[in-house]
Amino acid sequence: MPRRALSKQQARRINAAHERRQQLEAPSINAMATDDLTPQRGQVIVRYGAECAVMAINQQLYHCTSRQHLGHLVCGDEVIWQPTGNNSGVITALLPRHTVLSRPDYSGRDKPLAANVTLMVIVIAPEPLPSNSLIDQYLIAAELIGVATLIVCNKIDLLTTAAATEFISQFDYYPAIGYALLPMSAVPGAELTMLMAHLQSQTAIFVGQSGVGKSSLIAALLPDQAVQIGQLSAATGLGRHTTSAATYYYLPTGGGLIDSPGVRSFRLKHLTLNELERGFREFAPYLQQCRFNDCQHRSEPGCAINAAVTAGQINPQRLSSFHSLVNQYCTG
Ligand SMILES: Nc1nc2c(ncn2[C@@H]2O[C@H](COP(=O)(O)OP(=O)(O)OP(=O)(O)O)[C@@H](O)[C@H]2O)c(=O)[nH]1
Ligand SMILES: [Zn+2]
Repeated sequence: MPRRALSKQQARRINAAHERRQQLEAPSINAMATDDLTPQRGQVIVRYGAECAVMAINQQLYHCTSRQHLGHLVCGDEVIWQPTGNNSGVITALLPRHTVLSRPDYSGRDKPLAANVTLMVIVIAPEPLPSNSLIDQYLIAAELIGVATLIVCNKIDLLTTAAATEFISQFDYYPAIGYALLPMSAVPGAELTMLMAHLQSQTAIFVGQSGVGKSSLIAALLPDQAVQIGQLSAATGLGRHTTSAATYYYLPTGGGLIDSPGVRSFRLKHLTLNELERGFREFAPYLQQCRFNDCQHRSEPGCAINAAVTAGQINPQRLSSFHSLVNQYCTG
C-alpha cells in the first residue's frame, strides 16, 4: 500500500525529531555546550542506581546525581537540575508528575516505575490468544492512572482477511466505549505509519502478554534504538547501558516511548471495589443509581448496572469480566 502523504505539521515534527537525533549523534555529546551553570529543566531518560541521565533543553544528555530528599526518581520525571560542569549536574527539584506507573516492590509497597506516561498501548495478537479479561485489567489500570489507551491487534498477517475480520469483531465493543483498536503487523508499512501517528506527542508504554510482539513493534518503531542506547552509555559513563532499566526512547516522528522488561510486564495490583468500578468507564453514569450503596451488580434488586446491560447500554461481557475481577482483586 502507498504511504500516506505527510501533513505540514507531521513534516515539521519529523524535521524537529531529525534535528534532535543529529544532536544526539553528534560526537560532542560528552562536552558541555555552554558554561551556563544556572538551574534549568530537564527530563530523566534513565535512572541507574542513585544517578540519572537527564535530557537538557539544549538536547544533550547529562549525568546527574540527585538531592536525597527528592526520593526515588524514575524515567520520565521532569526535573530542575543544576549543571556542575564536565557533562554532569545535580537534580535539585522534581516537578509534579502528571501520571505515575507503579508496581509493588518485594514488601508489597507501591514503587514508581515510570512517570508522565500519556498512552498505554495494549498489544494483543491472534497468537497467543488474548483474554478479554486481561485487556480489561490493562484498561482499568490505564483509567486509574489517567492515561489514554490504544489496543493494538498485532500479527494480523497470520490470518486471512475473513479470519482477521472475525477475530477483530470479538473486540468490537471496545471502540464502542471509546477505546481505539488498531489491527497491524510489526513490519514497516501503512499500519506502522498509522501506529506512529497515534504515538506522536505521546509518551507511550507497550504492555501485553508474552509473545504478542511488543519487542518487535518497538524495534520497528525505533530503527535507531542502538544509537540512542549508545548515547546513553556515553552520557552515563557506564560503558554499557543496561536495557533492564526503564528508558525513554525518542521516536523519529516525535514523542517517545518508555520501555523495560518491568514496564512491558506491568500488571494490576490489589484494588478496592470502588477502584474497580472506576476502571470500567461505561459504568460511570449508572454507579450512583443502584438501590443499595454497596451493590456488587450481581442479582441485587434495583441494580442500575444490570438494568443498563438489559437495555443494551453495557456489554454483558464487560459485566462478567467485572465480576471475575472482583473475585480476583477485591479480597477483604
Ligand atoms: N507473523 C508475525 N509475527 C510476529 C509479529 N510481531 C512479532 N512476531 C513474532 O512473534 C514472536 C514474539 O515476538 P516478540 O516481539 O518477542 O513478543 P513480545 O511481546 O515482546 O514477547 P516478550 O518479550 O516475551 O514479552 C517472535 O517470533 C516475532 O518474530 C507480526 O506482526 N507478525
Ligand atoms: Zn448495582
